[in-house]
Parts: sequence; structure tokens; C-alpha cells
Amino acid sequence: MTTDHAVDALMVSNTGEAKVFDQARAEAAVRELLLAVGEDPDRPGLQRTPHRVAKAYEEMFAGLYCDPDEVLATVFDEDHEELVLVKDIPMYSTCEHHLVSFHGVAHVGYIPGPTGQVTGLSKLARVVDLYAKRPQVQERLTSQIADALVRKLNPRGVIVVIEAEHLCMAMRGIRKPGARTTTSAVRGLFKTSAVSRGEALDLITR
Ligand SMILES: Nc1nc2c(ncn2[C@@H]2O[C@H](COP(=O)(O)OP(=O)(O)OP(=O)(O)O)[C@@H](O)[C@H]2O)c(=O)[nH]1
Ligand SMILES: [Zn+2]
Repeated sequence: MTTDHAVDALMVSNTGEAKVFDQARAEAAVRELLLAVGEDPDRPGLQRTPHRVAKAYEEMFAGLYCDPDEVLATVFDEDHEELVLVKDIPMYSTCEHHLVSFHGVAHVGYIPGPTGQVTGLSKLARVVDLYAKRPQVQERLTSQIADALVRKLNPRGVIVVIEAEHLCMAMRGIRKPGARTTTSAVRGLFKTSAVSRGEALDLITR
């Protein structure tokens, strides 16, 4: 399995320079795709489509160019030793197999470490966004969010649950719209203590 570190290394090219989105290359690729499906990319309705699609992909994959540690840089002492849980964070990601959306909600919880350090609540949603905006599979997305929180907050425990519908299973292929996939990643106390895990899952599913 690809490690979190290896995936973050995608932000840096072979020459060590930070990767940036190549708008011209993306536009040319979309134009090629339109030609490949038998369309005329020069007809009026499609003339600006390569530009629009490239911009859309830049947004959908913006998480390739962001550093998760920077997103989680805001940490403050709050002397809080109980669960912090943000539920129902809307999540849109892109299946790396078919490049179509999988989307749903993420629930992110953690118990601060002995030093009582917490991060801003919005940062939990930002970390979800950052990893969602990459070519993904749901299992890796779930683990990466959990591991980023472990790395930055040194918490007693982390729990991440994602519920999503995959359009590659709905609009094509097996065609099962409405089928939902749930993945979880538990770290620390949520892994070792069934009681802690049960309490968090109870709050998440309530
Ligand atoms: N585990 C996992 N599988 C995923 C995810 N997103 C898409 N897939 C699956 O990836 C698999 C790719 O299978 P392939 O046989 O290589 O591709 P395919 O012929 O397009 O497969 P079908 O979707 O069954 O038509 C499919 O079973 C998808 O449902 C994900 O986030 N996690
Ligand atoms: Zn897919």
C-alpha cells in the first residue's frame, strides 16, 4: 500500500520543484478526448470546454498541491481531554480508477493527547477536503485523514468514518445508484478500547 508520505511526495517533481497544475496540457488532453469520442471540439458549444474542464480538474485535484501539515498548523492548548467530533462534513472526491466523483459525508473525531492540544474545528474539514481533492480510493482517503491528525496533534485517539456513493458504481458498470460504502480508520484509543470506539460510533450514527 502507498504510504501517506509517498502520496504527499506527489507534490514534488523529480527535479525537486513543487508541482503545479499544467493548464495548457490539461486543455490539450480534453480536446484529444473530445476528438476520441467522435465530437467536434471546434463546434460552438464545445469551443471553451477544454478550458472549463481543465479549470474544473485543477479544482478537483487542488489537494495535490497543498501540504496537510500547513493546514493543521493551528494548534492551541485547551486542556480538553474528551472527544472532539465534527460530523457530516460534506465530501466530494474523485475515484482514481474512473475519474468520476464519489461523494458523501465524513465524520472526524479525536481525543486530545495528554498535553491537551486541540486544532481549529474548521481544520478537520480542511484536512478532509485536502485529501479528497486528489485521485483517490475511499479506504486511502479515510486513512490519510486519520494519519495526518495523529502526526500533527499527537492525540490519544482518532476516528474517521466516511460514507459515500461512487458514481462509477451508479452511472456505469454495475449501475447500482444508492449503494453506499462506509469506511473507517481508527487510531490509538479507538483501536484499543472497544468502549471508546463504541461511544464514538454511537455519536456518529445517532
Ligand atoms: N476498494 C475500492 N474500490 C473502488 C473504489 N472506487 C472504485 N472502486 C472499484 O475499483 C474497481 C476497478 O475494477 P476494474 O475491474 O479494474 O475496472 P472496471 O472494469 O471498470 O470495473 P467495474 O466498475 O466493475 O465495471 C471497481 O470494482 C470499482 O468499484 C474505492 O474507493 N475503493
Ligand atoms: Zn471508480
